[in-house]
Amino acid sequence: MAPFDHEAHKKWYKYTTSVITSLSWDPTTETHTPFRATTKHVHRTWARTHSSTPALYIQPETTQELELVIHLARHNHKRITVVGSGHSPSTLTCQKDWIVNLDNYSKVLHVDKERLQITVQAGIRLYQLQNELQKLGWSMKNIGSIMDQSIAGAIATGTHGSSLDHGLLSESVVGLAIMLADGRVADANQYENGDLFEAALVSLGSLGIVTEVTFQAVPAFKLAWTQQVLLLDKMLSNWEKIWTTSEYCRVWWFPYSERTIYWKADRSDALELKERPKSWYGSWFGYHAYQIALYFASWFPRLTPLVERWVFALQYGWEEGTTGSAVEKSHEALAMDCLFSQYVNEWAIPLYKGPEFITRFQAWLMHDDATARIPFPSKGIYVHAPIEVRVTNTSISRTPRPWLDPSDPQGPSLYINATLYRPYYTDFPGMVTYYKAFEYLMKEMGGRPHWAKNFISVTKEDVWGMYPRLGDWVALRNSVDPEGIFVSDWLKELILPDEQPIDEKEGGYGQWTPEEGEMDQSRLGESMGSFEFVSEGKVIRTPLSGSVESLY
Ligand SMILES: Cc1cc2nc3c(=O)[nH]c(=O)nc-3n(C[C@H](O)[C@H](O)[C@H](O)COP(=O)(O)OP(=O)(O)OC[C@H]3O[C@@H](n4cnc5c(N)ncnc54)[C@H](O)[C@@H]3O)c2cc1C
Ligand SMILES: O=C1O[C@H](CO)C(O)=C1O
Repeated sequence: MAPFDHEAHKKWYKYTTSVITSLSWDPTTETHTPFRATTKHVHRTWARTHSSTPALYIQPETTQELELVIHLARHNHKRITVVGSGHSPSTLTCQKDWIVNLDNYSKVLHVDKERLQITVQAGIRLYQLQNELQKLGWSMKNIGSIMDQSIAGAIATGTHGSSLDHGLLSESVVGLAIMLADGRVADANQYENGDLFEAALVSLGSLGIVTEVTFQAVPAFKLAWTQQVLLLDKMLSNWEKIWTTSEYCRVWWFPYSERTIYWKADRSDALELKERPKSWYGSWFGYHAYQIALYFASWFPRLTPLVERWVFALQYGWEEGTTGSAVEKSHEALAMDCLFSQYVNEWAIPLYKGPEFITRFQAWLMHDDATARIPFPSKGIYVHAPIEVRVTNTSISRTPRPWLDPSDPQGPSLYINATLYRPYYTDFPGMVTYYKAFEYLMKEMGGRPHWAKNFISVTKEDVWGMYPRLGDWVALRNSVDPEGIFVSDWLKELILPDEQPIDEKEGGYGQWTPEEGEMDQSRLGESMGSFEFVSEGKVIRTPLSGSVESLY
């Protein structure tokens, strides 16, 4: 084996990360495969709702590097969680072993101009993907509220937008490449490894590392949108019309103002672009004024309805009618300002159940427990922020349906998202009761929670009752990852059967004793007891199990 050349390796380091020494030697190319890891990373969700300090944070840049990560994890008994942009506000991406991030694995690999399809490395963020599509005169047909997510992360949790003409974002995914726990890359699409494809469309990060995504684009289009102040009662009495008038539509429900904002958009390529009106809380002053007001309200919750009505009037005006319009490129029109750190608890129910849900939950928020019929007293509970009301329709999907798709397979779905801001990262009082009441009613209506979000009273038993194909999904997951490399605590707590034999051992997921011939010596080198890598000028030794130690 060639001696380790520190100087040469330093050249590989980006973000002062590192390269593994002996285990990375690749005799076919006679080079070391870089292992870009650091021991100092603190992983935080975008909203700073959860954090974890992984033993290693790894940012591979090539497929070989990814393969090395998986081999090393397997031989070191480490679990892997891949994180995209960390926009899931739950503990879904938290991991004490190894966190892998694909921000530097985000290239465009192939463009099929005839089919309008693009194949990209899976770490690409949606805004980067959109930039690439724009160069080709293409676009994504649907997005959610933001474009910061990685494509793989958005797919993995069932991210959706708001349109009855479209399903989840993953509806546009034509094919995936997934690196499985043995380092093998499997192609999965409608025709090849179909089961893996349907399972991986909502993978929750636990089937393997999605490395490539082939995405169906559409020709770029403009959207003309309007938004109007609509009384809550009127919104409910026009329920069907609200969701069927325009291709894209969404409602923000402001309980204390007893008003909603009804936003709708249609394609309008013939129109000139027209800028959106200024938003009050989009200004520096409005942003901070709202946040400070919410901060005070977190100390004196009774002030919340007042704050909410004040902000509503400044942001939208109080009178019914149109309060803004614009003509924008599709992705600019659909994206919105999500303001502050927040908890979000979002569920899907059949669309026709929406009016009953909204009527009863509005009553609960107004402290009318008799109408609400929710067994959690609402006394003293004041919440804020819009409750987002959106739609999707996966029942007419032209592409395979993800096995863990939370929306209704029988007809159109309504997504209701109870957002609770955290002014200056402070938790708002009453959240637990608010969310318990919300989830009680959601369960009564046959709802299923959005996988990425902050649901709090859902048990494993509930989840198994919600998904008829969960057994198939778990069986497939276990068959492609029998050692549980991609099993996170989140998955164990919420999904995996208690009796599943995942060996818990300090410092590793199982006790491993190398057997004769088990290790590929030519690939993994001679260092069986530990491996070393350089980080920020220090040589670090990571034992096969146990914590990372600094040598010098
Ligand atoms: C401000 C804001 C707005 C949002 N708006 C919407 C919205 O409009 N609609 C909606 O439905 N949701 C919305 N979300 C939720 C968001 O779309 C999801 O949480 C999404 O999963 C985040 O993508 P990410 O890249 O940050 O993934 P992460 O949160 O980092 O990860 C999510 C999951 O993907 C897995 N994963 C990531 N990359 C890979 C990979 N390469 N291979 C395998 N698994 C992988 C992770 O392990 C994890 O299980 C919003 C969230 C925020 C904070
Ligand atoms: O999770 C989400 O956050 C925003 C609301 O602020 C949104 O639309 C989600 O979905």
